[in-house]
Amino acid sequence: MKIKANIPVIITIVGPSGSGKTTMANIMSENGIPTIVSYTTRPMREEETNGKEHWFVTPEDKPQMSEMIAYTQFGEHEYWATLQQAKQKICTYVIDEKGLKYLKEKFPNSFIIFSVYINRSIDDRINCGIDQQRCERDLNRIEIPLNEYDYVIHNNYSLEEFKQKVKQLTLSLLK
Ligand SMILES: Nc1ncnc2c1ncn2[C@@H]1O[C@H](COP(=O)(O)OP(=O)(O)OP(=O)(O)O)[C@@H](O)[C@H]1O
Repeated sequence: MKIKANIPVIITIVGPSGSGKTTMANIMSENGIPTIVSYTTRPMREEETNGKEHWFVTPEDKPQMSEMIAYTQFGEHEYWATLQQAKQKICTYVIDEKGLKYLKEKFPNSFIIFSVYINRSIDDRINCGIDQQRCERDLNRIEIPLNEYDYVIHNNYSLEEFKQKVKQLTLSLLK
């Protein structure tokens, strides 16, 4: 599988809580595909770093809707990413199903969207410590049939194996 294009490619990473989305984005980033870091009005937590988990900003920093590729409200806080951030040659973006649908509908010609779904069993996810709040968030997700994704990656074995699979996918996308 090869991606050759003059228009920017966004690799969207979708999956339930604890499936390995952040892990996947980090491995791809280490191997040459940067990730879009979204903006949020949520206060930064002690263990977080500005620009790593999110860019922490104020509501006044919010751009016009037309400059955003994704926008969501979670609790009383807002999250978004901008068109400008997606204009790199190729990047990843961790997103939910609703965001993916929006992106595809709103920008059918501006980007090539390569959608990835991470499949990981609920038992494995619970064993890795996903909490109640993250499980409840999953109940609000809409489902997209697996055959509508460009690529489904299974994360049911060791972390090492998952990392290897992601690395291989990254290299094949960059070829
Ligand atoms: N195959 C695996 N074996 C063991 N641990 C794993 C495996 N895959 C991921 N993990 C671990 O599971 C945890 C959750 O992974 P990660 O944060 O990447 O999930 P996520 O999909 O981004 O979750 P969320 O949507 O809730 O932020 C992390 O601690 C990660 O190291």
